[in-house]
Amino acid sequence: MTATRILVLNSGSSSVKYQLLDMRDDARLAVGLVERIGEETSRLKHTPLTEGGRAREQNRAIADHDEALKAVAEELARDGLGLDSPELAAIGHRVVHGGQLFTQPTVIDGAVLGEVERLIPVAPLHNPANLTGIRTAMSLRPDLPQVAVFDTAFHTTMPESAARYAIDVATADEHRIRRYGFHGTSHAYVSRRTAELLGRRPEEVNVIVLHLGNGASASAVRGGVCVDTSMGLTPLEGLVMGTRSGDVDPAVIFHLMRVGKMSADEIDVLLNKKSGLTGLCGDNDMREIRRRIDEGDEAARLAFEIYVHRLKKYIGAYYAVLGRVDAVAFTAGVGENAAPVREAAVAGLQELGLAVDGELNAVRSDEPRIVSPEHARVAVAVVPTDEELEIARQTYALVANRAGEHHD
Ligand SMILES: Nc1ncnc2c1ncn2[C@@H]1O[C@H](COP(=O)(O)OP(=O)(O)O)[C@@H](O)[C@H]1O
Ligand SMILES: CC(=O)OP(=O)(O)O
Ligand SMILES: [Mg+2]
Repeated sequence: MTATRILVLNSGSSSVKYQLLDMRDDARLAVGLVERIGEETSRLKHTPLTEGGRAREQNRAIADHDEALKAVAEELARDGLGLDSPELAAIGHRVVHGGQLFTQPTVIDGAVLGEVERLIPVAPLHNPANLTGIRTAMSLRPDLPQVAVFDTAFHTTMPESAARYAIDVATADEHRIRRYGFHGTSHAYVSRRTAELLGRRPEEVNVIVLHLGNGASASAVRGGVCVDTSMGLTPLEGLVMGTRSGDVDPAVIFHLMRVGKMSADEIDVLLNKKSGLTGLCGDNDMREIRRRIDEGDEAARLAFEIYVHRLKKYIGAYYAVLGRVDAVAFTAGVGENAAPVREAAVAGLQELGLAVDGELNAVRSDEPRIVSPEHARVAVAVVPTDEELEIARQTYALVANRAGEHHD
């Protein structure tokens, strides 16, 4: 029997999302989520998609990512989809920070683990969780290839003019300070999918991708190649996010240290966890913010306006970087679902050929779709992202290739 299944693990700071896929037809066999890891109120939701399968939930304290992954393995086993299955070809892991070294999906060995560990200071919310996921998966199936698919990989094509900060070169090089960019798997998938939606080849199309989830980032993609992106050394720069500030004057940090007497760690927590939409109005969920705006809540309205203003600035910036734009693609939780965000982000940009059609924009759907008026110069598109499918494809391509080489 040839092994054709891939388990994908996307370990976030306090959650694990996972999918088991059969790569013969990209069919999902099971999907699930463990959230609020480390809290008393953790929740595991597991949904087998095989015939007769029923969704199951566990509500109990799950202390860490190791315990979470073991619980996931048990749930999969209950459906006859356990990690011991000979049909499992590999496990694909989302790894958020891969530095400059990793431009491709990579089979994980000791050296790869060492490098991902070395990068923890520049991805403190993400890389430790990714590492625990990998180590636990390795302990459960030591014989199986474990593949890392890096958020940073798609952005390694950026020119130096976009990737370098204008700070002293020797200092920057010593500390490897540069723009790395994140959410690359999503930016790659969505830019390609947008070209398909336009009925054109990725090489012919320039796209601005707006990935608006809890973390949020924009990218400028020219002919399938990333030329700029809004996240930087860490996933803190750029757009306003759920709990992250995005761009601030760097002097805010010295000011808080000197005048506010805050420590570096306190400021780190402030900008990463207590800022963004949460910092502005107390809620990080765009649904809740829209509800509060409808009730006349002033703080929620201002938070929304700050969020959209930043977004619009990046659309303008990347329009200028690309020179010609064929599509602006909205994706991830907010981008796919929040019609008011899409409408407000392109409001007043008719001169740039950008507008949404009110009726098309209001439609709810899981399908990729164009929401700009017919004959608009630039297509405004909603393109649901699928990081898990993309990770599974890259993982499977790599192990299938290796298997081929070993047999020759
Ligand atoms: N129906 C909706 N309307 C508006 N916003 C939504 C809706 N559904 C989800 N969101 C937003 O999407 C966010 C989650 O996005 P997602 O891409 O799943 O994030 P992540 O993968 O970073 O956890 C939520 O915090 C919420 O703000
Ligand atoms: C890199 C990043 O911000 O990821 P997420 O949106 O999953 O937090
Ligand atoms: Mg996400």
